[in-house]
Amino acid sequence: MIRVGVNGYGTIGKRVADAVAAQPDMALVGVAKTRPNYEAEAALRRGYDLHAAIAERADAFADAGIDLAGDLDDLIEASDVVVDCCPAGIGERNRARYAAHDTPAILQGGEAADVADVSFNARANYEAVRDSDAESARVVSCNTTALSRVLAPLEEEYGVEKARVTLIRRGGDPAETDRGPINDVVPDPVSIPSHHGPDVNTVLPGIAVDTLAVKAPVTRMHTHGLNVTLESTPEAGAVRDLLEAESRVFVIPEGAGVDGGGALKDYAMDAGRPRGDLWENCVWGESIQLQGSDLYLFENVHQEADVVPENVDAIRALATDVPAVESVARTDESLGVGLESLLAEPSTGTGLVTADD
Ligand SMILES: NC(=O)C1=CN([C@@H]2O[C@H](COP(=O)(O)OP(=O)(O)OC[C@H]3O[C@@H](n4cnc5c(N)ncnc54)[C@H](O)[C@@H]3O)[C@@H](O)[C@H]2O)C=CC1
Ligand SMILES: O=C(OP(=O)(O)O)[C@H](O)COP(=O)(O)O
Repeated sequence: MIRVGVNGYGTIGKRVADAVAAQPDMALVGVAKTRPNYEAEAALRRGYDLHAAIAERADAFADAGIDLAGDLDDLIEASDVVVDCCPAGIGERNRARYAAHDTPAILQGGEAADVADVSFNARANYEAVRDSDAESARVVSCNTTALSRVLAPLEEEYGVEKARVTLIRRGGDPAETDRGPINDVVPDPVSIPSHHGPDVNTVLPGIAVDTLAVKAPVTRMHTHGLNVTLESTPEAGAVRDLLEAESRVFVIPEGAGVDGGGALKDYAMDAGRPRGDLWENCVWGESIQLQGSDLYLFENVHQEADVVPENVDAIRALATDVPAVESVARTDESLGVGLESLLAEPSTGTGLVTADD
């Protein structure tokens, strides 16, 4: 059993904790939180041990009637791997603390690439990370994760001459009431490239990719428009088959009547997904088109969820000799990632309703 601690229990941390707890070869030691809010209560209801992320604030938990299992150092010491899910920038500050305990650490994509020994995406470089001496790994950001999942198979199958991607980024997560924009679409950053292209190259070094990004007043999902010049000229159907064979890419069926992120999230909830999470890239099937060797497609990315299976695989890559294919299959099966669960008859409700119904 790999003993795993999670430091930072927000959007990503709570999902990573649940995913770790679902693995047959992992045990969740506990989670570290800064304050005793509703998320702390939810962690306790799930049976997770709580640790004070900031020792001086331990009294606040006692005042709220919450028993702590220890502080952050206790959590790090008891863990074989710590997953840092703190806000961007805090992971960098925590790095020395994990090293002081000799505990390998996973950090998140809000950190700069040099925060960790290596960057990680299961589809792009699992085995390179596993076979390295890395003591820390950064799971690349949600948008970068999604791009890597599509570009890696395209590169392997056809060769990528050049990818050009426009990212329409969600303004904030649904619970982030202080984020925006509220009534605009804002280049973010206004200069090119956005961090995503260079970040793809931290896990797929050979790929030529330019990215530009805007922020939009939505909270549910990001949207990508991809234009990839391939080194050969496949049929659109072959590209679709290639993407459908990827367990972490969901090609949305034409008949589903899914026209955007709102419907996609509704779809996920109808499918019985926890928190309505979509761990997969969601590619519109009819958007996959070829003009000569230029491939076009639209996809949506659930920013709260797509990095979660990647964090689980990153733990195995740092702590075990398990091959990539086995880790990904184990993660996917334990979480229910993939088409089977998205098209399954849900335990309640009437199943997939097509546009023709
Ligand atoms: N939310 C998203 O869409 C995605 C976020 N990421 C990255 O994941 C990381 C975490 O992001 P989120 O989960 O969205 O942030 P979040 O703000 O939802 O959660 C962070 C949690 O850490 C807690 N925290 C703050 N300071 C702390 C400290 N010193 N020690 C322990 N906990 C502390 C916060 O109270 C909060 O509960 C960031 O690097 C972010 O860029 C990556 C992919 C997607
Ligand atoms: O990893 C993410 O986005 P990114 O891939 O655009 O950096 C998450 O959506 C966090 O983005 P944020 O920095 O806008 O909170």
